Amino acid sequence: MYILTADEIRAVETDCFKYYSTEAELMLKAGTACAESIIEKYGDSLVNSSVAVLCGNGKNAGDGFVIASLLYAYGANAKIVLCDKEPEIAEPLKYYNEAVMSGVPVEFFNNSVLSADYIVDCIFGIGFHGEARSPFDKVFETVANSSATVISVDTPSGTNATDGSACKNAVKADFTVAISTLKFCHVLPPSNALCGEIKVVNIGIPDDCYNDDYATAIMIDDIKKLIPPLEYNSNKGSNGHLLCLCGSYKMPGAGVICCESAIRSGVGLVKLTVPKSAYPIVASHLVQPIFNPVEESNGMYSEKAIDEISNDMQWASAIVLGCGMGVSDDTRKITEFVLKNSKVPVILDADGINCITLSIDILKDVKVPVVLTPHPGEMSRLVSKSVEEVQSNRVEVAKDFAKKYGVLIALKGANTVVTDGETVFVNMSGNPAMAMGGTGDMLSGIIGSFVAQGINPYDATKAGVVIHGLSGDNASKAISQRGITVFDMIDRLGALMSEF
Ligand SMILES: NC(=O)C1=CN([C@@H]2O[C@H](COP(=O)(O)OP(=O)(O)OC[C@H]3O[C@@H](n4cnc5c(N)ncnc54)[C@H](O)[C@@H]3O)[C@@H](O)[C@H]2O)[C@@H](O)CC1
Ligand SMILES: [K+]
Repeated sequence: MYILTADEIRAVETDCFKYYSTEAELMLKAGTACAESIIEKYGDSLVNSSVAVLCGNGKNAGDGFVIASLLYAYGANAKIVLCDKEPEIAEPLKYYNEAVMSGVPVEFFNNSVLSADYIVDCIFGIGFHGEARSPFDKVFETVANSSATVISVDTPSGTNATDGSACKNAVKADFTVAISTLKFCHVLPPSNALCGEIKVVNIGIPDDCYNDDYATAIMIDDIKKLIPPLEYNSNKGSNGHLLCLCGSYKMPGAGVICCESAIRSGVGLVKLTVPKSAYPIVASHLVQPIFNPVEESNGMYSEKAIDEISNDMQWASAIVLGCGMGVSDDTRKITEFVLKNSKVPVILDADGINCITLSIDILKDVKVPVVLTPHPGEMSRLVSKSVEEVQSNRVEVAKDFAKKYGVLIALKGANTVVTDGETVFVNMSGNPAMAMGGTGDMLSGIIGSFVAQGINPYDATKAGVVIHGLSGDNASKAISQRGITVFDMIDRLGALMSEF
């Protein structure tokens, strides 16, 4: 599924109008597809309920007039609420007139929308930018105070389809019906939090109106083809050797979580090379990996462990470095040693990332694929920008960094962005329950496991983020969003792998 900017979807529609369809035909299809989705979701509860279809001055309102007619015909007490004025553009005007002719009531915006059961938000679509000008500021404030179920058509009004920004009191939807494709407001903060459940409806724009260089949303079906079935004659050697350089005296759990996630996602053998004082703790929680307790300093890897680590590196088919490792002069030296000397792909997470923020150019000399999995705070340190700047430019920041340093990036957070600097993928699984300590260690373990099994690092990263999010979704459904632990997610991970 593509993710487009406002200009990109406009170019697609322009091509469609040139060769295949009139604007009025496409608007009718869009409005009809949205009405059908609303009826499919809310069904009989719409009948005799009050539905206020709020319409602005653009073409999003055109969809709204079609929707109002269809919901009215379905038996809802649907009315058109004009937020500013009667339509002036030809296509919306056509469907407005048709709605009026079929008896759909029309009123100008007033506080009666506060008592509506449903608000259908056709105030703005992809044409919105900046802060809401009068009278729309007042409209947004009123919608924000209503207790109606809010359905946004194409985009939640007040969000910017291209950069995901949102104006004051932008509409917060329960359900968003996106027309033709996703737009960036559906996947970038803060507007992604305003969409509620998202459904994309196909309105029949032919494939040849699209290019193939758009950002792409990744879901379970997209990654099924990336994970090959196990070989009938496989053995523990042929399913990969993952070396985890994770954990410390103060953060032993990171090693436990990373290794267990790797095992649950299919790797043949895991070795956890860990500072000595963390060994009793990790070994009491994990029995399946091989352990190598090594020299430490202040509970973290000591520089003296480099020879042992070097030996372990010869054994590995992939390395995860950094979860719960701690930052010290010694762990910095170890991180640089691993990056410079590894002959297999390295997944660099957490303190592994923090260890290179002062010597970041080292990435340019690394000969093997490197996957960095920063959260926005780690990314902000890597690029010397504030977290806010990172979050308001997630795609560009991740893409530019990946391109500059020749690495793969999974920029975590809701809708994790995965990029190699050329192409961009955005994850659609996961939920806010996953915003807790330990989930990052789990992600690194899954990606490391897939890479060790021979999946190319880019595909392994895409598959890892999707499956990680699904583990969070399944655990939250079974328990609760607030109540899950990362081990509830790991428990579901094993079962989830039956999908592949
Ligand atoms: N091109 C087409 O024929 C189709 C368009 N479709 C719909 O049309 C939408 C896009 O239509 P438009 O391009 O007309 O855009 P919008 O319907 O989003 O609205 C554009 C209007 O909003 C005003 N506006 C923008 N920012 C504002 C602000 N901050 N304060 C106050 N007013 C502001 C503009 O001046 C303009 O009048 C899509 O999202 C989709 O819903 C669909 O019906 C499919 C077909
Ligand atoms: K809208």
